[in-house]
Amino acid sequence: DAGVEEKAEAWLKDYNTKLAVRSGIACNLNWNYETNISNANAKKIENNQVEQAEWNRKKAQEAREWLKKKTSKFSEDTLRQFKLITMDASLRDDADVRRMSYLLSQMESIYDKGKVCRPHSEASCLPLEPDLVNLMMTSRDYDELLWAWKSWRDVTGPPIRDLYREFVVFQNKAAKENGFADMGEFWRISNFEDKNLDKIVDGLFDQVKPLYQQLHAYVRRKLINQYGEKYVSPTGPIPAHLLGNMWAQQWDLILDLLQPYPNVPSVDVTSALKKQNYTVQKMFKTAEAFFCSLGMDNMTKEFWEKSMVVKPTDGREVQCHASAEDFHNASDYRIKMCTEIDYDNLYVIHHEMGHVQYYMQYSHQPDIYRNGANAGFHEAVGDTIALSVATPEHLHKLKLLDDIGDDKELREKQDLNFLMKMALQKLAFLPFGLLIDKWRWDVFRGHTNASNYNQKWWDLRLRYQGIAPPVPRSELDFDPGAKFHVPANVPYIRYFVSFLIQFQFQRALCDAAGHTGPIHHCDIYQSTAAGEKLKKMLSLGSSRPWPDAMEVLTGQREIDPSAILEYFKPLQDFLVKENKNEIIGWEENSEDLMAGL
Ligand SMILES: O=C(CCC(O)(O)[C@H](Cc1ccccc1)NC(=O)c1ccccc1)N[C@@H](Cc1c[nH]c2ccccc12)C(=O)O
Ligand SMILES: [Zn+2]
Repeated sequence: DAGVEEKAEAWLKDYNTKLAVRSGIACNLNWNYETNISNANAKKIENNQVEQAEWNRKKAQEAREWLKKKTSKFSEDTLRQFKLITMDASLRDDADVRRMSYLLSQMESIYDKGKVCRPHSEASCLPLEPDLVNLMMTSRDYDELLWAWKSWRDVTGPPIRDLYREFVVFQNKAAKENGFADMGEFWRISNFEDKNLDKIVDGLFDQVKPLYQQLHAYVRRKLINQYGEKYVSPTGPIPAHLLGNMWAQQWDLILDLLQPYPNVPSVDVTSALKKQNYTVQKMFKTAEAFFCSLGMDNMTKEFWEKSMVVKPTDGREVQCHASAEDFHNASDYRIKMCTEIDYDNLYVIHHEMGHVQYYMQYSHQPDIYRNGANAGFHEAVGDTIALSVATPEHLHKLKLLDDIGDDKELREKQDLNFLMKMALQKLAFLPFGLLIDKWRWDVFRGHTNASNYNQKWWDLRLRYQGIAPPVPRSELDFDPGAKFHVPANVPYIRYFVSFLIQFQFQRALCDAAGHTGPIHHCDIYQSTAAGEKLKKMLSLGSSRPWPDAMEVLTGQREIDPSAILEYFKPLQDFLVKENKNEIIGWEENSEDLMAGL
């Protein structure tokens, strides 16, 4: 009948207006909980979720009815909006909504409040941030590292384990009530519009695995030099607690043990930040200045007024794990993080501000489209900019690194030290970024269950990362619970995708900026041409399938690991030479990997 398209468009206009208001309400309630963890604030979220679930289900049903009409009359855009609205996995029964909400807030609260007390002195109980993070980064004492590693898992694992088991039941019930096979399938469809993402990521990892194994062999040798073969086997996996990070997800924080040329002056940025009396505010302003140099937006007045950028000292319990929030009103954007003055935090600030830049670029879109082209895109924005910031050239511009001089041999050595640092953050992360959701997808499928949560976790940690627990583990432990994204129920494959596509993005932006030469030396600072290209892609939000957005920025339509491999090519040659007498890889069949090393 005449006007069906107009009626559909009117329905969508009303839907998006209401969705923006509702998203803002939910974001405010989440913000209040994350910045003041209490049962009362959790209850407010729970009550809102009951009402929101009913509205989501009603709207998804109406969208399905619109799609049943003569869809030939509808524009591509109208069809896409209806399709996205039907991608909902809300629980039907209020009691289920309440129980699942309660389980999630309990798990988050255990993690966010987690503290580790030194034996016999309850006075000195250490939270994860900043205390345990700093200990894992700075201690070179095998047993002290082991104490922190095991204690954090004791504090978070067993208490979260049974909550998580029940939580998964509700997650799958929500997915199945809405026609999805399980929650893992729903995650792959809603975050990437591709339920076969699991096969795609396996193929991508296979392309970077040889380079990862070279890095692993090199690092293992360096750790043998530091701790001895008594603790680190030259043919086996690396003990999980020696890599400078609580989850061994990034290894750049022990660069001093690992860099190829330790005697070459490569001033460490953290001490430069401290020597120059950088404040948290100045770190944020430095990041903002980079985005503005590309022609991107300043942070808003409300951003500076309402963000939480330092851990409160008034006794409030907060979620320190960094996040960036969009209040869906085109002016209120906030970052929440417990900032410390060091290089890794400067990097995280760029990561979080990248989220805010995306929020601002797509704020004109209808609310249903205010998301990343896929979830990996959202994680890649800030990291891509940080690839320029991290270059010695840019750090020198910021006066955080001394001039790198003209001595050709010296430059070559400093270049390898720089590439090693980047590899220890980016390459080391890839298997970790892959395995968390491989574990969770199997949990949602029922292939992994409460009887083997930890066994399957350490199988994956051994198989993909070549990491093993330093002490025996059992099914009374729940080591996945020690990583924020599991108790917080935040999908993780987005970071694996991000760590590949950010190099694709950087290659395209460097080309737009007219950079010639190796892309690991590219700094797009002040290139408005690069900025224009990036903004053009970001402003799409999720209004187009992600291959279209990828094409707008890079000219390609798929995830292409050749960019990261090209970036690290000089290091790969170095590693192959360095490793000529090493066993590449690690024993897969260590009799019982749960037995610890
Ligand atoms: O978790 C984060 C950063 C936090 C976040 O910005 O990704 C945050 C996570 C979060 C999601 C939901 C609720 C609370 C926190 N995500 C966002 O703020 C966000 C913003 C817009 C859209 C989607 C998510 N990074 C990951 C992976 C990672 C990124 N860069 C790294 C560098 C080195 C090592 C790890 C990482 C990690 O720490 O394991
Ligand atoms: Zn992020």
